[in-house]
Amino acid sequence: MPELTGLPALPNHADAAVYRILDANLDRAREGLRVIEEWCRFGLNNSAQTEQLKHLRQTLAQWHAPELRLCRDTPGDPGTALTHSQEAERTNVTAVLQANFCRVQEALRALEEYGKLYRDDLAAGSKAMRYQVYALESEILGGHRLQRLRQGLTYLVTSPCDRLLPIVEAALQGGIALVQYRDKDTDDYLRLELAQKLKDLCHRYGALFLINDRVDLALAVEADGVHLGQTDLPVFTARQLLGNQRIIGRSTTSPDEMQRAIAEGADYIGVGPVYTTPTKPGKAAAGLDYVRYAAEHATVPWYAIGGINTENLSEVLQTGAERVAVVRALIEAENPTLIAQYFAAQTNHRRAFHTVAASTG
Ligand SMILES: Cc1ncc(COP(=O)(O)OP(=O)(O)O)c(N)n1
Ligand SMILES: Cc1nc(C(=O)O)sc1CCOP(=O)(O)O
Ligand SMILES: [Mg+2]
Repeated sequence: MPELTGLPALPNHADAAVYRILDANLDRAREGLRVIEEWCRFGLNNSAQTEQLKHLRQTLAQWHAPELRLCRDTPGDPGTALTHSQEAERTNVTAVLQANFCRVQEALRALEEYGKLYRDDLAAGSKAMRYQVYALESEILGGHRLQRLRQGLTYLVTSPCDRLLPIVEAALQGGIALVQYRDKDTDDYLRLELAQKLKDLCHRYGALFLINDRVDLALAVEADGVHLGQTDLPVFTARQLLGNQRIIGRSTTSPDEMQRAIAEGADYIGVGPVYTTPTKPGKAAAGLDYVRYAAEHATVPWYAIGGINTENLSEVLQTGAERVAVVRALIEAENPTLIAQYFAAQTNHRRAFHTVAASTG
């Protein structure tokens, strides 16, 4: 590589390729940062994050030396014609943010590796910046996760079936806000593969993705959180492993369990079984009385679960539930999109009713 003092001599072919890589990735990283910055500024009104992102962009601009721009050959770059089908599929802010964090991190990694052939400070700086971007990602999307949990009213818990991915996608198209991957019997390598696919699918639709029982699997696929029952890991242990940015849900069947789960720091609770259900054989129903208790006492988001379907939904909502979780009602539905739309419409309607009731005292 030429000495970078004053105007450089024209680089040879290999060096020119490295310059082009650096030029393209400096642009890519800055563009991605700008997209995220706009959300911090106008969406979150967060001046500290906005400033931090602006500073990162300005640092990248300082590294973007004229000799790198001089090597640019946009018409001769075969990459400019390629677009990924998922680029056209962003359906909400979370998907936009996720895609742009990913883009910035990839660009910084390329700058770090190819920067070693150019300037040590660019390589080391890109590495340090990548870690800052990871931290920002979990701050912004982590906070965002809890916000989305508060907004989410409908929850699909999966059970093993042949067409799981298309069924989940159909439910997501109908507006399901959270999906939990629950499979007690499959081998771990298959679980891992399916969990990864389900996570990608959920994130394409802006839905939260959680894993039943397994903190290790949740970490492995970078799920949004985990759901733990009374005999699974304690919330405290899961929190140590998952940190504050991921969601931890806890099943509860009685007021005592509810109060303990809240005290332990669960982000949401399952309230059930409302009705006996073949999905959880042998577990006695906690009934509508417990739903009523939750409506009066729960201080975290809570999902009524167990035997809920389109026929008894209104009874559950009238008893005070705003959020519901179901397995069979969606997994076994002839048309999961229609059923999901029905659940979404009814729960939204109920929330609007509660909001008006609260504001009029
Ligand atoms: C939303 C939600 N609520 C309750 C449960 C049940 O969890 P658990 O008691 O651990 O039983 P299993 O699902 O592990 O059989 C849940 N999964 N999701
Ligand atoms: C997984 C699960 N947990 C429950 C609890 O009350 O803790 S009830 C349940 C199964 C819910 O399935 P379906 O919607 O098919 O009745
Ligand atoms: Mg469990």
